[in-house]
Amino acid sequence: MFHGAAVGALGECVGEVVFNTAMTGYQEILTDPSYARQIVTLTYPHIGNTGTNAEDEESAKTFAAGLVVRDLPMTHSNWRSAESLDHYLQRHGVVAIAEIDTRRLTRLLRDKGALNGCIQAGAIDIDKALAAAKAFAGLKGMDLACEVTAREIYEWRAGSWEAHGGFGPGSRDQSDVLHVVAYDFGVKRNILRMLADRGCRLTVVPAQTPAAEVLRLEPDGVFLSNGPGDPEPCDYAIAAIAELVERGIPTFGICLGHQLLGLASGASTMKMKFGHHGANHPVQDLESGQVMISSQNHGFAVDESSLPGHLRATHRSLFDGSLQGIARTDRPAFGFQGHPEASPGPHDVAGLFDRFIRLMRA
Ligand SMILES: NC(=O)CC[C@H](N)C(=O)O
Repeated sequence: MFHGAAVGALGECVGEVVFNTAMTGYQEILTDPSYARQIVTLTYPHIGNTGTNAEDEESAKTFAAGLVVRDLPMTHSNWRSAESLDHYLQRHGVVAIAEIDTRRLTRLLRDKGALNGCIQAGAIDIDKALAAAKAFAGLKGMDLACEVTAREIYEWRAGSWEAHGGFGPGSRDQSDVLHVVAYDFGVKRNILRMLADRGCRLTVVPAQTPAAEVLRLEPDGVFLSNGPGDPEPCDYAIAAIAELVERGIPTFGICLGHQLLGLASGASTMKMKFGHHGANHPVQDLESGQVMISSQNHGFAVDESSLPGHLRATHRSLFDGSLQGIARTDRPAFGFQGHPEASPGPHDVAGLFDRFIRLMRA
């Protein structure tokens, strides 16, 4: 039991409690759909210093179930800031708590693994909070991609944000655009922006779109997005991906998309103890030996011992040796467990987007 100060909306939230070690990017974390049903505790002690703005959103709303921080500053300051973090949390209905010993909480999660939790703000009823936390079913077996996905197909053109000029126009050369159909399992906007920067015209489709419908859109490549929950119950996506990859369509998956590509290729996935959530994770490219610092956010992983002959391991985590990348040996398809689109960074792994472009051009 931890007691602190309510800083967000009043009420109650329940979910899997995870810790994230990133020093920046709290607004991107809150709006990352992959955090659905997760209460995020940030290990960096000062959260909220730079306020919030309308441009750093990774999706149309907040998805994290709750937020736990050590210290919310009394004042916020940044040339882009439009609103304080506590007002932002209140406006979005996110229950959040400050003045928590986040080091103690993080040690608990590291030793015991991700735990169910409940935050109450306002009316406190300890027995009710414990019962609510215990009643949470856990993420294993939970298909959340179909809950957070877009309901309708939409087009995406905008490129990355720059200090002078805001969001870029995406590809300038309209005669040479690549058409990417992006499966939205909970897609982060920066993925779409980084593909647009590289000359892609994107059609974003709902998670349950069958392969035949994607083929009718005549894509040069298919992108499989990040997303919340367990990949295993997403049988509709696994079937569609298996068919698209089989047909030889260049395919790139990030995080949940990487896990789904693994499942569609005959590998299996598993729940990790406390997963990886942060922006400082070293990952090694097994072919070149190069070590890159990456952003990570996952609680499930593709089991390396389950890889069939046509899947090869391409990247590994230098924190715990877990599998971080796969590629098909017989088809132009690959996946990465971390986040090459990381916003606000690091950008070491961004080259994977170029690899996808090269596969499509080839
Ligand atoms: N960021 C993601 O796509 C997360 C993937 C999956 N929900 C996991 O926890 O492993």
